[in-house]
Amino acid sequence: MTGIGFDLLATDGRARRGRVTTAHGTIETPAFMPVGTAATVKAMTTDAVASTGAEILLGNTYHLMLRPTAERVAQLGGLHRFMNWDKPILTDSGGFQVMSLSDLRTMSEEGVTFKSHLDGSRHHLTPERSIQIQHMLDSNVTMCLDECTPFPATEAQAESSMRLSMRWARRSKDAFVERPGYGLFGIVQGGIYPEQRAESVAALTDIGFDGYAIGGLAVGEGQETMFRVLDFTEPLMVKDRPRYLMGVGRPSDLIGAVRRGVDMFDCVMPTRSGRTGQAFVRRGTINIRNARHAHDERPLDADCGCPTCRSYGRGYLHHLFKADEMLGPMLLTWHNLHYYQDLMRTMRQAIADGNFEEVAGTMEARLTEGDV
Ligand SMILES: CC1(C)O[C@H]2[C@@H](O1)[C@@]1(COC(C)(C)O1)O[C@@H]2CNc1nc2cc3nc(N)[nH]c(=O)c3cc2[nH]1
Repeated sequence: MTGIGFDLLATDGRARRGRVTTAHGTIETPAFMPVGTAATVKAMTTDAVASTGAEILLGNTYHLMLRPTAERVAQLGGLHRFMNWDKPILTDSGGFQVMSLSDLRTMSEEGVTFKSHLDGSRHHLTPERSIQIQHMLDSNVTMCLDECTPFPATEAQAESSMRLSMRWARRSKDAFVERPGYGLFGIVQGGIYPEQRAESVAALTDIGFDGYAIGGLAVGEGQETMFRVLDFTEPLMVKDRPRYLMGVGRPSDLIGAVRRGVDMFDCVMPTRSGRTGQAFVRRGTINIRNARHAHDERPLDADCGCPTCRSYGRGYLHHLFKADEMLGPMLLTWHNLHYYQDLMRTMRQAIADGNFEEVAGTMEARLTEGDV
């Protein structure tokens, strides 16, 4: 097997059930990737993450190149050994994080120069350097260095930004070291413009990648616009390679994007909002800090089999957050990640059974019921 393997196992409408094969194991798709930005899924051990059913994690070039540096991670055995995760890892290439986290950055044809948000030190990231860093991290899925086109952007701005990303995609591919079980994904850009998105898909397909991400979304455009961009972009993408929608999303985003042919997702929502006391449940969301939960002995979600819901009531979780106890964020993160994996498991099964629309429609309706 050269690169990353992908088998399309079933389809139901545009929804796809597949399997990605890497040197560190397989990933059942549609799949959700917990975000492990600085070599940790915050508040979770890797055993706990694995217990939720997650089969692949996301790491970030930007954060790890700043601290502890890619050289240090490589010296300590690579990211799998370093963080004690022996399943697949996908790493983002750094461009998006530079634009969203660092200041004093300058873009050029060569790459991006920026100051670290940690200590103000200056750094330079090129397609070649980003690919090299991801290789040093021993990432199974490397992402091309791209520019995530800001939202909103005019069509001319989106075209210019996309074409820079396509030139960087070529340079990323030229710098990538092919290894069995390791792959490189291209990232489609083009803003909200059909012609720009089509040109980007064609350019990346012509270069040839192990998988294709859809970038430039989940940047504040809203769900309706995101789905519209998927509706005219996804049909242009090859069917025999994974599609990865970056930075998405809430449960309703995931259901709508699986319906539109997306295979892989990552998002900070279940972990980040878990730490602030927001739980995702089948009927919507719960803010556990709300006083109405103080005396409630019910679990977060009666239909959830996670360790949190099996053993703890809302009143206790409410107490933990009011007391600022670290167990609070740990238990809500664990629940949220378990719930997200349950959602993906349910969708995988529905596609295989050929009743995706019925199952998805029921889940979407329940999400709007609101918690009682
Ligand atoms: C900055 C931070 C932590 O990343 C999250 C989250 O905040 C936040 C901020 O507001 C919401 C929308 C709720 O999500 O946006 C991020 C999730 N959206 C997203 N992640 C992406 C990553 C990407 N990586 C690359 N290489 N290229 C892309 O085009 C790209 C697009 C992306 N869109």
